[in-house]
Order: sequence, then C-alpha cells, then structure tokens
Amino acid sequence: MEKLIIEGGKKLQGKVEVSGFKNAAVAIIPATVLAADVCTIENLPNISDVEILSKLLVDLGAKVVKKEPRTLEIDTREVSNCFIDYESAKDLRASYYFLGAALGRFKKARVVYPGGCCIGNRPIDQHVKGFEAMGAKVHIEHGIISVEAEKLVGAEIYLDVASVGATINIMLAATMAEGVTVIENAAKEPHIVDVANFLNCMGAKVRGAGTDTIKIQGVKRLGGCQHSVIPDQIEAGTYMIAAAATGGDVLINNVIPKHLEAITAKLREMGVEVIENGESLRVRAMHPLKNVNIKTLVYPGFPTDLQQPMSSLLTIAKGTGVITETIFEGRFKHVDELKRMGANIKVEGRVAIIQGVKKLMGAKVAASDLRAGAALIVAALMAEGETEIENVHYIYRGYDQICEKFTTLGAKISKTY
Ligand SMILES: CC(=O)N[C@H]1[C@@H](OP(=O)(O)OP(=O)(O)OC[C@H]2O[C@@H](n3ccc(=O)[nH]c3=O)[C@H](O)[C@@H]2O)O[C@H](CO)[C@@H](O)[C@@H]1O
Ligand SMILES: C=C(OP(=O)(O)O)C(=O)O
Repeated sequence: MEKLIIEGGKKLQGKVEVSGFKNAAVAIIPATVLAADVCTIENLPNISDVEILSKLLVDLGAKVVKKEPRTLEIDTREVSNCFIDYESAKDLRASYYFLGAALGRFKKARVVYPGGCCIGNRPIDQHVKGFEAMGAKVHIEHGIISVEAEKLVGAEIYLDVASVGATINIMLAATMAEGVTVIENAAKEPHIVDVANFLNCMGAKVRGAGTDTIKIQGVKRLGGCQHSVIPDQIEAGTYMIAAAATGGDVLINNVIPKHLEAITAKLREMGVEVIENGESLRVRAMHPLKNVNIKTLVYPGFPTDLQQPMSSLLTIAKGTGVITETIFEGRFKHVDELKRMGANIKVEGRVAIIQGVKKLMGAKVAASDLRAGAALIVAALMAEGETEIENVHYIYRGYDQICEKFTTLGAKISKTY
C-alpha cells in the first residue's frame, strides 16, 4: 500500500496549475452515453475517478481514445444497454450518473448503489423522486438500482434538498424526455453549469443552470461535441489553504475566482493576502493567522469539500475557530488524525471547536476519505518533522498529480510502499 512521507515546515512558493474539475468530469463522462456521435472532452483531471469511469464506458461497449494526456474522445454509438456492477464501481460516487444518462437514451439502466467517500448518510431519494416523476419505475434490490420507463415525460420536480447529484441526474434524464422538465430548488454549484453547458453543446435545451430553477426542454437527438472541463474549484481551494498554512507565497493559475469567493473571504478574514488577477490568484500569508468560524453551505456558501483542509489551517490559527458542517454529518473523521499531530479540537455532533496551537508535529496518520487526505497533507506541510500518510488512494480519487504539484512548490513529499 502506497504511503506519503512529508517533511513539514517548508514555505510553499512558486506557481501551480489547477486541473479540470473532478465533480464536473465525473458527470460529463457518463453523460456521453446520451450522444449519438463522438464527444471530445478536454481538460479532464488525471485522477482515478476519471480512469474508472472511462473503463466503465469501455465495458459498456464505448470507444474511448486518449488524444492528449487530458483529452478523451468518446464514442458511445455502439453502447446498447447499461449495467454497472459492484466490483467495477464500488470506489466512486459518480457511477449513479449512468442512471440518468442511460434512462435518457435507452429508457432503462441497472447500476450498483453508489460508493464514494464515506462522509455520512448519502441517500438518493431525490434522484429516485425525479426519475419517478418523469414516469420511470425504480427498484432497489440487492444493492442494484434498476430504472425503466416506457416513455419519459417532462415533469415539475421540487427537490427537498438542493442535491448536486439529483440535479445533474434529473437534467441528464430530462434532455431526451417528452416535453419540459422543471427542477425547483436545484443545486447551483459551478459544475451544474458546466454539465448543462456540455449538454447544450450536444444539442440539449437546458436553461437556468446556476439558479434555483432549471428548465429542460426535451429533444429527440443529442449529437457529439467538443467541451473543455472547468477548473477544479476544490483543488484550487486546497492549494490556497496550503499556501496560507505554510506562510507561503503561491500563484494559483487556471482558476475561476468567482467560484472561490467563499474561501477567499475566509482566508482574508484570517489575515491572508489573496490577490486576484484574471484567471490567477496569488495567496500570501504571514503567521500568526487569526482563527475564524466556518459554516458549510450549498454554493455560493463555503463548500463542504474544503471544510476538512480548512480545519487543518484553523488548528494553528490564533484563538478559537468553530466549524459547523451542515451538509454531511460524518465529515470529521480526520479530526482524530489531526489530534495525533497535536491539534486541539473538540467535536460535538456537527460542530468542531478548534483551539489554535503554536504548531503541529509530524505523526503517522491515515486518510479516511478524499478530503480528509487533503486535510492531512495540509497539516503535514505545516507540521514540525515527518508525517506518514496512509490510504493515499482516496487522495488520488480527486487530486491530479498532487505530490508533483506540491514538490514544484518546494514541499518535501515522497512516496513509499
Ligand atoms: C461527485 C460529486 O459531485 N460529489 C459532490 C456532490 O456529492 P452528492 O451529489 O452526493 O451530494 P448532494 O448534493 O446530493 O448531497 C447534499 C445533501 O443532500 C442530501 N441528499 C442528497 C441526495 C438525495 O437524494 N437525498 C438527500 O437527502 C445528502 O445526504 C447531503 O446531506 O455534492 C457534495 C455537496 O456539495 C460534494 O461534497 C461532493 O463532492
Ligand atoms: C465527497 C467527494 O466526492 P464524492 O461525492 O465523489 O465521494 C469530494 O469530492 O469531496
């Protein structure tokens, strides 16, 4: 099993390029099932989730050709049905997007109940509600979700929670349904807009993505297209936090600053300098930083995916910081690992109270999920001495070349087995 060894205490300096957004890429790849021609997807991150999804497409009968290191040409014309089993999809969440895409094209699909990071209860009732409203029958038996419809008909769907996954899945299914589908209380995260842009590029009629109400006029056919995935908001935020955590000075290129406003605001509140310049952000920090309170919220609020890396930064900020996790109740599993490194954190339900300490110390720790892994890297970079991180496969689900990128910034990271 691969481990990371990090020698902490180096100020990060230099520049880093942000890759394509995992959470957009993992929806766009399954969405190609809807296309009656070849799709070229550029700026895909080099991560294991993308690898697994590409393999799933090949297993379904698609032709997937790597054109450039981060470009795939996908031809799903030969795909005629969709069954995805446990072994091939247990490690990721986004397999559930095959349900919406295949329902749209074949009017049926069978997909294993999704995996992904174990960060709390992750029901799919809103996806099911959306599919049923459009006329599909949904059965969940022996861990397999089966959806089937004689015909899909547009419907008005009010989401009880603004779920990212349900919004995208309903959009996918609705692109080729008869009539108009309206999603109320839709999620507004940046990748919802990217997926809608991709679908529209294929010929779909999706309007309002990025607002609470999305309207989809069904069309008869979707064609091929060329699309470049937007920059990864969460990867960019992780580098911003790491720069601040080490008292560094880092230029983060290929970002959409608007997507990072919540994190920029919090870092500035802590005393970090964040300078915006077109598609770049320069993050410069001098310790000590001031502690802050954070509440995770749906976009444009503070993203839950950055809560864990941010909590590492708060451990060495002056004073007390309170984190309230409103999206996933199980997203504090990294806290015990941070405590091993000397952090002073008390968790009460969905709240973590962090009393800043002078420094963290290197220790042996293990990642419990993707962003817990990112949080431990941030902690290790600022700790005194050596940290050994286990379970790094979680980190590779979502961070493209993370060791290489941090090494370029002056970090001392090596891999061991
Ligand atoms: C692949 C992907 O894009 N993953 C992201 C996506 O996950 P995911 O799509 O799973 O997250 P959702 O937005 O669906 O979940 C948000 C909240 O809604 C609840 N819920 C969700 C669906 C449902 O049918 N019923 C229900 O109650 C969940 O339990 C959670 O409390 O959005 C999360 C919230 O921004 C991010 O942390 C994940 O990185
Ligand atoms: C929770 C995450 O991913 P997933 O939904 O794919 O498990 C994440 O990206 O932080």
